[in-house]
Amino acid sequence: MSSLTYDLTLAGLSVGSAAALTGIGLIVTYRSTGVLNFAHGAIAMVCAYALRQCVVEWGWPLWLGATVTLLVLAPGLGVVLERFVFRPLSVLGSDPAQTLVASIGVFVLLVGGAALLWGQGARDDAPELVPDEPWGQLAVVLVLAAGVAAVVRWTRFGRELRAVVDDRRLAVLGGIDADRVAAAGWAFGSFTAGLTGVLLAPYVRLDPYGLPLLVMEVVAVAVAARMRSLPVAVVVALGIGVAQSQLTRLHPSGWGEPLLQAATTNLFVVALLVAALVLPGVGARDALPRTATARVPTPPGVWIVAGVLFLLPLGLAGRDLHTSVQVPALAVILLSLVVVTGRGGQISLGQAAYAGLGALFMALLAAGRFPGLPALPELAALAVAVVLVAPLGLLTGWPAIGRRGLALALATFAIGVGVSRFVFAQPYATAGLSLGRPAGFDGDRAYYVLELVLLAVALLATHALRRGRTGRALAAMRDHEAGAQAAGVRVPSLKLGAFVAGAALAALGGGMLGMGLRAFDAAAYDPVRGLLWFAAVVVLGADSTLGALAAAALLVGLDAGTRGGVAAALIGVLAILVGRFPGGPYEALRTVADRLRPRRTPALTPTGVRARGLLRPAEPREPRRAPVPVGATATGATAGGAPGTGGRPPASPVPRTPPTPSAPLLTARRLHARYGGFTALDGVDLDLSPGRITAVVGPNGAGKSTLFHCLAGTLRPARGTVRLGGRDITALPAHARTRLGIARTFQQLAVFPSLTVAENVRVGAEQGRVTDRGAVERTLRLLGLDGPVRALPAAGLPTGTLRRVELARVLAGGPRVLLLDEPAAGLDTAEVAALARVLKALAADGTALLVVEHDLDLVAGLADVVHVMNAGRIVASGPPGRVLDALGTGAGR
Ligand SMILES: Nc1ncnc2c1ncn2[C@@H]1O[C@H](COP(=O)(O)OP(=O)(O)OP(=O)(O)O)[C@@H](O)[C@H]1O
Repeated sequence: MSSLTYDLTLAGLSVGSAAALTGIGLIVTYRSTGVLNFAHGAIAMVCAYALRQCVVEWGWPLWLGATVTLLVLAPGLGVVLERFVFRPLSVLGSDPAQTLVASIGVFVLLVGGAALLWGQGARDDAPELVPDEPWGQLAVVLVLAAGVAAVVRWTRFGRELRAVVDDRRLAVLGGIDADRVAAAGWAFGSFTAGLTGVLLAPYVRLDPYGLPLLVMEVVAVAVAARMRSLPVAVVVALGIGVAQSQLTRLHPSGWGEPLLQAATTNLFVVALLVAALVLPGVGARDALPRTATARVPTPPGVWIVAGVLFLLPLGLAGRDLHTSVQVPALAVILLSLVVVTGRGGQISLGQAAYAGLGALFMALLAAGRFPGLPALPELAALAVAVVLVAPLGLLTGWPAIGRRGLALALATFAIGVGVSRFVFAQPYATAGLSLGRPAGFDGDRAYYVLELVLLAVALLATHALRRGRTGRALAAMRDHEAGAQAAGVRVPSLKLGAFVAGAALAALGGGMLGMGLRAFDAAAYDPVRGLLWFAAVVVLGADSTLGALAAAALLVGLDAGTRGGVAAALIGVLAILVGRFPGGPYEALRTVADRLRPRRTPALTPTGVRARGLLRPAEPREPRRAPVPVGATATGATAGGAPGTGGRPPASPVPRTPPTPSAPLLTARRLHARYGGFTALDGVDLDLSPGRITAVVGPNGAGKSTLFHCLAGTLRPARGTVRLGGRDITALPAHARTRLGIARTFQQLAVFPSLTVAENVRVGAEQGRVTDRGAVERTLRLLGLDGPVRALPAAGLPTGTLRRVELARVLAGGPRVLLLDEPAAGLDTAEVAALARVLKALAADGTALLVVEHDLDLVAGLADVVHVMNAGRIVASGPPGRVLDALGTGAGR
């Protein structure tokens, strides 16, 4: 082996060991607590600073500083985080994504705290703990990995850890102290973070922003190991480390040279992109915490105050005015997060990349350096930059189609880091770039006025996206993605649209920020800022435009008026607390204010209901009546009146002539479905005819839900066909089937909690085939939802009411086929009887109904034909009396 190869291998092993340490720490924390610790790099940075403080500033011996840092501070930090941040969240049973926001909050807090304590400048005098050769580090990594593996495999603690990882609740019921397991996981994870920090600090820039990011870039190692296998993490880390080191020998030439060089020196970032975008996502089922996105109506007076506050800087001068110029620009960037995250419910940690690309493209366009375009005046350059960056929103929009929660967070973070490393940090893209302001707006005051105009445009655009049909569809997607799809919302295109609009807004804000600074400054669009901006918007009310304006003013104002880092620290604390206050900061304030006030009966307004956190007063205040007035108001078949006459609402919002009952409308032939190697459906045939109610019954695990999913389009059968009126729809996704007239309800209620009852129903009407404006009103009347309850947010309404809301939403789309998955679940006897009346009336009106139901009495009284399923097959069919009697249930009689 040549000595160069050997030396490079050693250097690579050194880097790889540090990456392996990070991987081990991330995996252990994730396995023991279910949290992907975004703060891992920040803990590493704090420990590196702490060791430097002990040894360099206070003159302690290295061994003492290292002992205190690694054996006291680092694990202590982990235990404190577990006890005071993550344990309360798990006790509250919060959404896993809430822990993601909290861990980003810890990241931001530690970065801000470090900037406050030690300043923002880089240090190059971090003490060296192990000599600059890899063997020591490698030995540490291998011993740690082997030790962890041995503990997990052979000790009682290891067994407990595995039990907690498999099923925390079951483990607790079995007498395992899950908190102790989690605390140990956090302590060990933080120890490895600290070790990584002190090992890396002497060889890289030690600063509050750089080191945490560097450590988090290697998260790919843990993802590649599926957050599970320590040996895989170690091998991948060492492999990438050595490969990156060896690649430095390459000296490519030609046009691709700078990019290739960037790739070879940033192989961990390349791995991060591959791991986050190509490998199957980790934690892909988590969604954004809904509590953080609840909508709170803004009193108009608040907008006037905000307007006045935004005009105030016009009275400032000098440095203060110059600083204020950043506020409207940042506000526009944060508005992009309101659209993507607040309204659309999509986590985006990469908005800083779009903001930076906006500024960069604008600078290139204005300088005439953009390929194929002449030099443009600044405002035109800004407009073109926005248009060019908007489609790049697909970079994060595309992964969002198949990813949620943690997986989406990682994908968008990876793209933010990738753009930062491969574009912003590369001299070929940014060298010698300056940014001017438009003619006539050179002075800070004039420029601020221009920014206010652009901010107003951005606010109008955001407002338009959050209102009306698009806004309702976005909120529906955020609240319940499967429900939105079932209501006919084109979820994939809506996600792409949200990310494209978000990228355009971020680019506009980024360009404004660049003009304000009169330069393209890559540090202003650092991925760490992306995390800070995300946390700021989430804690100040993700779905609130006013929250975005406040966040921008807070971030700029605090950093300008105090030592850098205060704003980040404050946002970090708020992000950590956000999960404890369901409903967000305004709810928290209202709750506190409410506790201080003497108790009174709340007014029946959405605000009153929400302010008290009492989301159940609707039921007593609704007039006591049969929930569904359908028995008296159905179609001619049940009530003798023609639809829509005599003041009686029609049973279905779309009047139509019932087709011949005999011709099946929806047919399934030889359906086979598998989960892995398990056959859940084994050649099922089914016909649903107009005007008939078909029921499917059977024991648990018989395959009823699987059949239902194949018909609704949420599961693609392995074999067989589904046809609607002769058209093969087997390959059509759920929303497309809805638009053809197949509607479904869910076993677990699918309503959109942040929308009002009427808005829920409107979503169903406007996404489907129906354009009939009266459909919403008729359906609300039909299901007894046209009283005061129509204006209440769905969140917290009683189950019986919500079942009616869901059914109303489905009916408002005018379905021809209605698939109901356990529609009686959670209803009392009176509500079940009322539901039966509605369903019979719908059938009488010509709808084809399928009911999957455990309540055999309901089936007996409702169905025209019953199919019994067992082990993936239909084993008996016929009229309910005969089939249910044959089953010996007695329900048929
Ligand atoms: N996502 C999945 N992955 C693996 N197996 C699954 C999955 N979903 C269902 N199964 C299995 O397929 C079989 C059929 O399940 P299915 O939910 O369709 O039954 P079911 O009749 O609806 O039962 P239940 O009445 O309990 O809902 C069961 O053995 C179930 O364990």
